[in-house]
Amino acid sequence: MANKVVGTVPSNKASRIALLKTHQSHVISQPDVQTANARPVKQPLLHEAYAASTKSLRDLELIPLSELKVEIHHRGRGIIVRTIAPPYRGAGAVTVVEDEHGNVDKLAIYNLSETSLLSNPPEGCILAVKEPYYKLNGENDFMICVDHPSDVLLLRFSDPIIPEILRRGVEEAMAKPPDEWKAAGDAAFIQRDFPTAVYCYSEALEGIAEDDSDARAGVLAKRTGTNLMLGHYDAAMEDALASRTGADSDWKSYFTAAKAAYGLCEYQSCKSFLESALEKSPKAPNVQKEYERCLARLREEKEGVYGFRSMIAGVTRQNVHVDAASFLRNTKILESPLHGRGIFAARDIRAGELVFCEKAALMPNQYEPARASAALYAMMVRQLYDNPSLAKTILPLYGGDYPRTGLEGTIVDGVPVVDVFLLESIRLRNCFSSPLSTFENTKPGSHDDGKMAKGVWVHASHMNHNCVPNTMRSFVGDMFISRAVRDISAGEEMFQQYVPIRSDLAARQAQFKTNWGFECACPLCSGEAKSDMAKHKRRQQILAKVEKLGNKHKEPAKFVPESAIRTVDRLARQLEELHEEDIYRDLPRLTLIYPTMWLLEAHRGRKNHIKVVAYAKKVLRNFGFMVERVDSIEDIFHGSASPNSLMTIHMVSALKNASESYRVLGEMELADKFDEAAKFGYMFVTGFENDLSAINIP
Ligand SMILES: C[S@@+](CC[C@H](N)C(=O)[O-])C[C@H]1O[C@@H](n2cnc3c(N)ncnc32)[C@H](O)[C@@H]1O
Repeated sequence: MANKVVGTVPSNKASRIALLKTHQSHVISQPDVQTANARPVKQPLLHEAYAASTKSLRDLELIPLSELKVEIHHRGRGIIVRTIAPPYRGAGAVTVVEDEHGNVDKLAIYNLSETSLLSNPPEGCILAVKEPYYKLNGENDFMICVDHPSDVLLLRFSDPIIPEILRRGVEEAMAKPPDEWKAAGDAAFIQRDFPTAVYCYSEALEGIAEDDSDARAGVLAKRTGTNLMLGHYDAAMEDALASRTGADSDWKSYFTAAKAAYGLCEYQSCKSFLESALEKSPKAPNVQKEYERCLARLREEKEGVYGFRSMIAGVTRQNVHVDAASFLRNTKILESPLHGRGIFAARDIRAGELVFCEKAALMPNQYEPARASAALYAMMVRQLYDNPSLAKTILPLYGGDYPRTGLEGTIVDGVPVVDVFLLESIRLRNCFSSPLSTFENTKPGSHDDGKMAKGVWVHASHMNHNCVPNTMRSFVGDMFISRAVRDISAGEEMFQQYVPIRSDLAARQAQFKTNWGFECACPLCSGEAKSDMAKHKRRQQILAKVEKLGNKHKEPAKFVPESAIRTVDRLARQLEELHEEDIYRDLPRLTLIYPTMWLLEAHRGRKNHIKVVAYAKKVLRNFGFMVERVDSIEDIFHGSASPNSLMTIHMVSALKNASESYRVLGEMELADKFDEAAKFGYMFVTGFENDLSAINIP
């Protein structure tokens, strides 16, 4: 059945009465209150991708609903319809529409921002759908499906493109004088229906003469304030500046423009707006305070000095957003020999130094694993629709091979072209998962539930992957902290690990290929590629044996039979022999990390401190830190002692174990050195200096 109707005009569409009846039953049964956070999101499936319309409605051929063909994207065509029912809302807003010929159909609008009237289109409004997609929804069930928010337009009733017959009846009702529209806007504002308030103020402005600047300024001031509430910062800034009259009262316009600039993280503009506000009214309430707040952001941008500890105290899963600016000056984005663009050091950076610290461009407060991706996608779509200026930051991000028209983000028919499939492609390749605080997350026992949110950090997204990277990331709320784990010279490309790497080379490469479409040729991957295939296989088999035993004795520091220790020790030695010296001399030996960590713990449980030190050094070596080759322990982080090392919390723990055992053995100097190295490493992991009490070893 389904295939038969594809490409045809269906002959068995539901009648107007049947369509309205079914629709009404959905309207009645929908839950009363739906918050933006709880609403389901229709996340796009990339294999169903189609491009957003980039044409103006005026350039499309208008067709009646009766010409819509099933599963066809009607390129070059458009429809103009009136909603004849209130919507019901799930992942989108579904309504019933009629055209000028009396044809009726179901219309589903997805991905519209909650702050737009179109996310909840009232009965009686007139909409245009550009290049509509007519979807087969089930047997004899069809609907016009709008995935790209810019494909649907809310038309002003006075728009001459609207067919006379659709306008009839509503036009008179809408023909209100500006004062009435303004009053209607105020009423909607009081009811916190901000999208309707903006609509009403816009209608009022349409009716006020261009030269009546005072009246215009009054309505613009109201609309700018409302747009600010909605997070429509671009529109708020434009209105605020347009509402200036030259009088001292302009301080308010400048103040609003400054708040909008702050919302967009444009702190230089914010500063100059606040200075203009202060010039007009030096004692204006709150302006000085905001000015100081803005100066603090500019200092962060310049100096990169942050109070990470107080940031942690201020973030919660309900509000991850830190009031801080990004520090990016140590880095440059340049062409990378590996792929596209990469991040390069703008100056010499010592191990441990802040490479950059970036505030998320987009990050919802959503730590539920099942919802985190969808929430980020929805936020990307909403923000790009609400604040078109974001397009210049987000859209240049790498989006894989998703075909672009080049017109995404441009303004057509008054709204930015938002292609949801492109945004999903960008999200997939650029988003990071982040705990609320990496520091809190490294504390044993406080791994809470390990839930991660997802966000987009534009600068960080330019960094390419390396399995043995020279930087490490950590998070506090929506702040991304990148630290150098080795000394980096000016001009050097910087890398991060996209995901914690797998010990199995083939599985690791498959993951990069599937998720990011590249083959990793880092020193570890290209080195390991030279190792015998049979040895790779054998190493994985032995590791599996150790893991099986380890699973039986999950806490080796507690009692473990001597026989288990002997078995793991024997298997670890076999593993060592399976690493070719010429290949692995300067490389981590990933399959040996778990066995040596397990043995370290087992000997710690037995208070065998000599063995603890020996295994701690083996753990370090297996992470790629060649401690035996350096005079001082700090040297493992500086110079070129360990160019292919991996820093992790387990490394920190091994260093700390070594320190404590050296102390028991009376080797105080070594104990202090290892302790210092552990603290230093802990800073890379958590993002800022912390004492080691948080990872206290019992
Ligand atoms: C988040 S982007 C990184 C920045 C990207 N190079 C750009 O031009 O925007 C991720 C993409 O970069 C590429 N990439 C990252 N690391 C790479 C590597 N080590 N080798 C080759 N390509 C890499 C992959 O195509 C991946 O999907």
